[in-house]
Amino acid sequence: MGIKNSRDFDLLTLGQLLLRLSPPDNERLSRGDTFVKQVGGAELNVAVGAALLGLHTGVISKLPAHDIGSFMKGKIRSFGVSDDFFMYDQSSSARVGIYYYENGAYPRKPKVIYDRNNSSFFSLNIDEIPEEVYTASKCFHTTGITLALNEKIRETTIEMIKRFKAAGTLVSFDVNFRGNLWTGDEARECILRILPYVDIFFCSEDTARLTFLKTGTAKEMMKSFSQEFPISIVASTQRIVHSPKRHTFGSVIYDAARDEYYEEEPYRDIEVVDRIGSGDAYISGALYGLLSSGGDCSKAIAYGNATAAVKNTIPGDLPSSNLEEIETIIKAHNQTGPQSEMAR
Ligand SMILES: Nc1ncnc2c1ncn2[C@@H]1O[C@H](COP(=O)(O)OP(=O)(O)O)[C@@H](O)[C@H]1O
Ligand SMILES: O=C(O)C(=O)C[C@H](O)[C@H](O)COP(=O)(O)O
Repeated sequence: MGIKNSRDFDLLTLGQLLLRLSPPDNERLSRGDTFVKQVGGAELNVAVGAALLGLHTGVISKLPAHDIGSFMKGKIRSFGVSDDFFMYDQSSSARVGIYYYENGAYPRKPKVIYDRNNSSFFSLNIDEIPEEVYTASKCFHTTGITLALNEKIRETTIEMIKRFKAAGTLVSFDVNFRGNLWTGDEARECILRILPYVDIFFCSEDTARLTFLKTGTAKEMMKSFSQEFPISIVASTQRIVHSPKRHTFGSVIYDAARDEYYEEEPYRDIEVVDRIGSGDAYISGALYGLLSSGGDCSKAIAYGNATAAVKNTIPGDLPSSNLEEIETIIKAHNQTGPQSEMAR
């Protein structure tokens, strides 16, 4: 498969692909006999969402060369995401990362069990990544999940971020804090090392306080990141959980060059079917908005909020909305004033 020309990609993401195994029909992990097999992983979710909206995207990852790797590769290709930068683990012990997911139903909480350690992605080596990757895309995106996996992947990821930045690629980063992968102190120490290279930074209000020990209002905290580091755009999602199946979702984006905040009416009363991956869907929409408009944050907020809101209504990690669906939803959202929407 030929590697594409310089900057042929709009977006390349780096991360571990996960096989998601969930019992059907609200069955329990501890009881059911069958699993539904799906594909997920934060950085894949972003690449899929952006591809569905029309960007040319790919994932940099490492998979086993066996049939389960082929299943995942096939799924990814079916969404139009490129596997040009997949590495393959030929060893007889090659494994995919797995997560088991039990859907909750109030008052039973959803459950996640990870089985991802020592899978093929953990053997990813910087020397096996082709040099062309660093000039292949307009934008590179990864998350704190990748940095948290282990020391070796952390150093590989940091080196890759530096190489992308040095090659003139826009660097996008989502903290995506996971308490089962690392502590807040470890996360802060590591992420502060990469923020000098980050252009677009996704960090929730809670994470700004808990991990970065920021104080002040949400907007003050967002702005402070771009005062300390040369970050151009800081985006923060906001979710209100009214009940397990009814959420409100919105976001704020800070544009450092203009010293301006962008906001819109949040999506209220979302009928939540599966919230996993909605943060990633937000990023796919926000990056689509930015990359398709030359950096217009009002587009980022409109596409980000709409893509995330819809993802909440769909089972599985991956977004499934094309541009037409998202633009129809944005139009309807803009026509529905805050009063009438709240009164629904
Ligand atoms: N240092 C920390 N210690 C404990 N919990 C944290 C810390 N930082 C963030 N969190 C929590 O972790 C969860 C995930 O964080 P976040 O970075 O917003 O990822 P996501 O985009 O998946 O919501 C949030 O509930 C947040 O409040
Ligand atoms: O934890 C991981 O390693 C994963 O990749 C699992 C999930 O796919 C994403 O974390 C979803 O993240 P949200 O979009 O914030 O819901």
